[in-house]
Amino acid sequence: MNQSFDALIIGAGQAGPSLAGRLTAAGWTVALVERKNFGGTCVNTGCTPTKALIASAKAAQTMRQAAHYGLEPAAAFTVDLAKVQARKDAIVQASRNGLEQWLTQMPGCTVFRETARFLSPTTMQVGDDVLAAKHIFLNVGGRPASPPLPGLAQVPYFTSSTILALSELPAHLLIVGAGAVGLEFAQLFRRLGSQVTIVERNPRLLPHDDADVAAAVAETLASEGITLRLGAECISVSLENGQPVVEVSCEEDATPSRGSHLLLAMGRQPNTDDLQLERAGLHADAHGYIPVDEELQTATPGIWALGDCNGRGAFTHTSYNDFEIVAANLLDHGQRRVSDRLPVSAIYVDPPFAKVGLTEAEVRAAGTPALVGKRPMTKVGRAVEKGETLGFIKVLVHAETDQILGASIVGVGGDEAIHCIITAMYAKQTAAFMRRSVFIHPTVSELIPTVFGELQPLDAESTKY
Ligand SMILES: Cc1cc2nc3c(=O)[nH]c(=O)nc-3n(C[C@H](O)[C@H](O)[C@H](O)COP(=O)(O)OP(=O)(O)OC[C@H]3O[C@@H](n4cnc5c(N)ncnc54)[C@H](O)[C@@H]3O)c2cc1C
Ligand SMILES: NC(=O)c1ccc[n+]([C@@H]2O[C@H](COP(=O)([O-])OP(=O)(O)OC[C@H]3O[C@@H](n4cnc5c(N)ncnc54)[C@H](O)[C@@H]3O)[C@@H](O)[C@H]2O)c1
Repeated sequence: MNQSFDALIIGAGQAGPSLAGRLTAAGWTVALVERKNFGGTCVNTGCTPTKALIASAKAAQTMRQAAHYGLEPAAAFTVDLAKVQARKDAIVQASRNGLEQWLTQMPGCTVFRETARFLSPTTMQVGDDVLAAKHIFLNVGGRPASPPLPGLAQVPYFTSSTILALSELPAHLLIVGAGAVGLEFAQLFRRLGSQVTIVERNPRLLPHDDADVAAAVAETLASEGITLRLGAECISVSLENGQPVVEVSCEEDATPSRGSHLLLAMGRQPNTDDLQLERAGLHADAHGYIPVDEELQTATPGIWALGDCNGRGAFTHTSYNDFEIVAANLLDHGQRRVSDRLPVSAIYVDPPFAKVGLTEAEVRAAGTPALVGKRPMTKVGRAVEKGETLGFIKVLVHAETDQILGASIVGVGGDEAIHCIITAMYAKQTAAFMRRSVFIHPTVSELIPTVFGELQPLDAESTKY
């Protein structure tokens, strides 16, 4: 059947549903097309399930550390992965169902549970229907990349999506890739009781972040018994007695890593390959991303790309912000742009690593005259009281303007505490402003004004402690 709408939204990830809400509230007719699960990656196979599992893993770790807090454990505990997964599934399902209910009952919104493909710049094939609209919004997200690792065709492996259905704990989980996915799954499975080995081709963790951050994260993982094999060259996989083996070097004598299960965590690829983009006059870049301008419009007028598929962000908050930009510019006469947003992110290892703005390495490389303040978590009262003193707070400030350039927090509560610095940076505030702020005692955040009061010139030695 041929049907016309004011707008087609493809994908119910982190931008599409909210955009449907805004457009329909403004009186537009909207067709929202989702082929899989409402909520996309974040709700179903990304943020929500992993953070639910990480919470179980944290509870296991706390039980393990009972004696450290003066508690005598009543008995040895066991981990029932099926129950851990069931808890996670219930959280995911509640979120997905809530979203589905909202969308299917949204006045002015017609939901199609199909795959959409372009027929022309203004029409798409959606199942048996042809849908037409002057405005098309692509929010198609991505999926785990399947890189051409030698031997992979012969070896069963998990991705960040399929491992979420595992009901028995791996005896020894081998993980290839030490990005956010690899690190978060490594620690959570270790804490649930698996042996874990991470194989990564980079010579150190988190190559886009500062060396002190990478060292702190590596120290945490190593202290929990996770084996890190960094700088692995010529990674290949094979099966030995039905069990996966990861070879880490072209050299014959390099010891391979043997395990019981294999998780590939080597990045994601955008879901743009089956959209028939060329029929809409569009071409993905070499990585599969749809190029967009600062307002997220593609090269074809009337077509926008939001979220992970445009390559301008790789997070839920960037996808949601894409929705805000498009909605503001279309409906509120706004002039919002992608470059208005600050780079912010967190990796949910425990303690977490959160950051905003520039890293120390980026500030150094730019030659910006800068000051740095750094305080180890051993000097943060709340961290000491909690018995979680790994990591540090680090802030960077322009030496001449006093503007805040960036911050990294590795440490307990860092994923929350960073937000006072994020807000100050959006308000274009200074280190002096931060120093005059009075925060609540006892918190991790309360030390942030102190760190802004301990600034030193950024020289070769200044961030050592
Ligand atoms: C394990 C893991 C953990 C993560 N943790 C975090 C985190 O803690 N914090 C964070 O900010 N980010 C996290 N992320 C990243 C985050 O999940 C993504 O950045 C975010 O979900 C991207 O949202 P999106 O709206 O761009 O697309 P998606 O959420 O991927 O949604 C796209 C939707 O489009 C649908 N679709 C695709 N093609 C078509 C088509 N042709 N027709 C119809 N429907 C289609 C898909 O089925 C999907 O539902 C994590 C990712 C992973 C994998
Ligand atoms: N907390 C969060 O916000 C969070 C959590 C999980 C995932 N994510 C997002 O999901 C996306 C995917 O995460 P990811 O960790 O899979 O990807 P990633 O790109 O962050 O990391 C992939 C890792 O695999 C390694 N790698 C890639 N190809 C390789 C090869 N051929 N041989 C050896 N090593 C190789 C890379 O060096 C890199 O360290 C990212 O955009 C990430 O931001 C975010």
